[in-house]
Amino acid sequence: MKTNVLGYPRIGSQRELKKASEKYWKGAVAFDALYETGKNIRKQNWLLQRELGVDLIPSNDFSFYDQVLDMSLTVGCIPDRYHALKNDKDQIDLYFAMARGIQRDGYDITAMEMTKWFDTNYHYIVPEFEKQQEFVVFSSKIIDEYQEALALGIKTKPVLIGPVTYLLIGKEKEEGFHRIALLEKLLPAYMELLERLSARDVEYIQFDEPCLALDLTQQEKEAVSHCYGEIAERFPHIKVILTNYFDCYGDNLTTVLSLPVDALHLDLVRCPSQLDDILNSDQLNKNMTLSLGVVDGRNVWKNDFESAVKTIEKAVAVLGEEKIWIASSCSLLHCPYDLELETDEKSLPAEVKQWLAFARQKVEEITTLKSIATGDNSAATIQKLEANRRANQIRKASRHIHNPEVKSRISQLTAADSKRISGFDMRKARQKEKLNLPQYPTTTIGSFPQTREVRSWRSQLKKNKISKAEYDELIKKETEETIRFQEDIGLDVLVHGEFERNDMVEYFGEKLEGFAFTNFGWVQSYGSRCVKPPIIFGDVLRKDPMTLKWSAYAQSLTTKPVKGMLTGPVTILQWSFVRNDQPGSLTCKQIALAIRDEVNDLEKAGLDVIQIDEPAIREGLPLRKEYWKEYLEWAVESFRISSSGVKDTTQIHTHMCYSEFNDIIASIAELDADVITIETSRSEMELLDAFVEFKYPNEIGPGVYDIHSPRVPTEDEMEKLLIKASELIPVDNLWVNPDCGLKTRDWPETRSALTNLVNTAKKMRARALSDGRD
Ligand SMILES: Nc1nc2c(c(=O)[nH]1)N[C@@H](CNc1ccc(C(=O)N[C@@H](CCC(=O)N[C@@H](CCC(=O)N[C@@H](CCC(=O)O)C(=O)O)C(=O)O)C(=O)O)cc1)CN2
Ligand code: MET
Ligand SMILES: [Zn+2]
Repeated sequence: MKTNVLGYPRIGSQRELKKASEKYWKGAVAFDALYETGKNIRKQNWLLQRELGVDLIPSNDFSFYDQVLDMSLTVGCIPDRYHALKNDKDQIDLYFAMARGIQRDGYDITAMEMTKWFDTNYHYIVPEFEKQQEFVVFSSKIIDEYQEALALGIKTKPVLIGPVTYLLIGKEKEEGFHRIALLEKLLPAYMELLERLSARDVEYIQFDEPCLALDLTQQEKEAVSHCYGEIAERFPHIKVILTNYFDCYGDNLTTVLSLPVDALHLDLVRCPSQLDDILNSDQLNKNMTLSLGVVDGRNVWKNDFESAVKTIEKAVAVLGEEKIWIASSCSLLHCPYDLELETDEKSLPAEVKQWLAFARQKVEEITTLKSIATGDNSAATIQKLEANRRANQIRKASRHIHNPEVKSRISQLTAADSKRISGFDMRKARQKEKLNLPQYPTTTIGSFPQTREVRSWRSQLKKNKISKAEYDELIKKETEETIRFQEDIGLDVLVHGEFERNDMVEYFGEKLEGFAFTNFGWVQSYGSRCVKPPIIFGDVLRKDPMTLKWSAYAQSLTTKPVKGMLTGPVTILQWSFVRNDQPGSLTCKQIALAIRDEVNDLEKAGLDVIQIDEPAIREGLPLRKEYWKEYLEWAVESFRISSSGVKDTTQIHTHMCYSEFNDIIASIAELDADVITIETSRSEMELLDAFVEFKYPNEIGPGVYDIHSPRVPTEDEMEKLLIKASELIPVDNLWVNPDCGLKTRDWPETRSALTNLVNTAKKMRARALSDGRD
């Protein structure tokens, strides 16, 4: 029996990689310094896993930005616009130009697109394919890192994204072909890599094919069979581990069970039922090893040893100990580093802490499970089993998890609670009268620059270097300046700027009962950007208003409407670590009630416009279609519970970004928000198509400026986008706004970009007048 880790976090336990990367991008340090930081993180990760007793330790799970981008460099899939950078000696400026765009040394090249990795809050860089795409081994990262570990005396298991998943998660950049047709050209590059690894005596290679958690076409299934058939034939000595995670193999099971691979990995957290299906299948090849992903890589709860051991024993009974591995359900990338760093009782009470396991603890769980399952009767192992049983029992019986007040409110919910008083047409008329906005009204999505300064105030407050009163004064001043700035440039609906928030989800978690947080529980979201997802351990209750003070303050400064700013229930759920002892749908409704109370309080305080952000609604969509309907029903209902307690005259906005809307447009319409703002500029309004086709009835603000780039968009660029939008959407329904919040931007570019944005709206108004189509 072996222990198997699919991947380890790589940002560094103190976010060393984030800090080093950002210094390198600013030009403050040379690549050597960044390189050393990366090398140290790899070394620490490998040594730790060896020390804890992991048999299959991953390599190439490290990345300076993103593992999908690494794969693009590995197989030389580099869009033409970056070719001038190909001679760069470390390939690092090329790499970061693809990830982030480049605007210096005479270059002005946009970044590649970024999107969500399956149903996670991790974003990857989308591979771009041309019809005549060629692939050659361009980066030797996989080999280098394998060698680097060997030098430390560790023979690792290199991890690669499998060829079929790599193609399927990319995008065709021209018409007239399907990317899966590129497999024949891609395979030789993989073969070349395997050749080089085989020359270095590699024993195991892990191919990640999470596309196997999706509904695949016959052609795609055949591609999988073909690919692993070829690999087995060319490299009979290499032991191939095929991994899938985040859901069942489902009807791809017949395909994978007939593959000539050595080991098959199962995510038994997301899909426990597949083990029986496999063990009972006539197709099961008894030479195939099963890697049982019983330790949850997507959540922070302690494993339940008793139940995991039962699962393991069942598999051992069929295949024997030799053919069973104990594993994490997926890469531990989605978990924080180390629970032992958390020593602050106020954030994470000891009672809750004893229920948790982060990446390091999960690795210990994997090795302990092996000890238990292989009959180790040592005192240490028995004690670990006992401690685990006790912690889980205490959790089940804890009084802090259940709140009768919350449960009773949930039970009293009726259909009327998720319905606005009047239909959209009536509301629109009343809101028009009340708000009196011009055509092409302008607004922003909420946050303004979270500068180093603003963040340092929060950090000083935490360290008691400034008082709460001093902190509040500083935030007040920043808010006031931001209101004045918005007035000066002539925006129509203002925002308070979100300066008081560390993060749009963590902030709400800190204010709600039933949540705990961490101080070092960082998880990578994209590139150097990280989040600290809060932990929902019990029934959710809003004791006091959460945002009222800052919104009301901002509104008191101006006669223009200020938009109250809240994160929606689905997004709070999706971007937190959620309890696993009740369905997500129920937790979501509890959060919805808390947000509803906040919405109602904002209305009472005189805010006529309130935004409830739901950027994660699309990300939460189950990977398999059969579960979509159920999810969409409770997600829509939760949003509506939070938004329906207000008068007709109160305008409810929502916002979504990084989302494809085609599959869920009907549900988006059912949210019945008066206004939705979406990210559309990078795809040049392509995302609007779903709304146009559906004849989306309510108001809509398609983003006209890409906030993920420091580039300032010109008025001409934005005007072109708006003209396009005005040809697709009734002009009376159109808003003008950026793609998303401005928190990652700096002030100088924000000022110029928003000034250009307002000027563009003015031009559009003038144009409408002169066209006479008011
Ligand atoms: N949860 C979540 N998911 C999301 C988004 C989002 O906003 N939130 N946006 C989309 C894109 N993802 C993003 C994720 C993170 C960030 C981001 O900016 N993260 C910040 C951290 C935000 C934060 O928690 N800030 C804290 C802690 C800041 C910090 O680093 N403090 C320093 C000290 C600072 C100083 O003294 O100068 C430290 O702890 O070392 C605060 O402001 O209080 C970062 O990585 O830099 C942006 C986008 C999708 N998913
Ligand atoms: N109101 C939030 C902001 O402006 C919405 C962000 S969506 C990721 O930052
Ligand atoms: Zn957004």
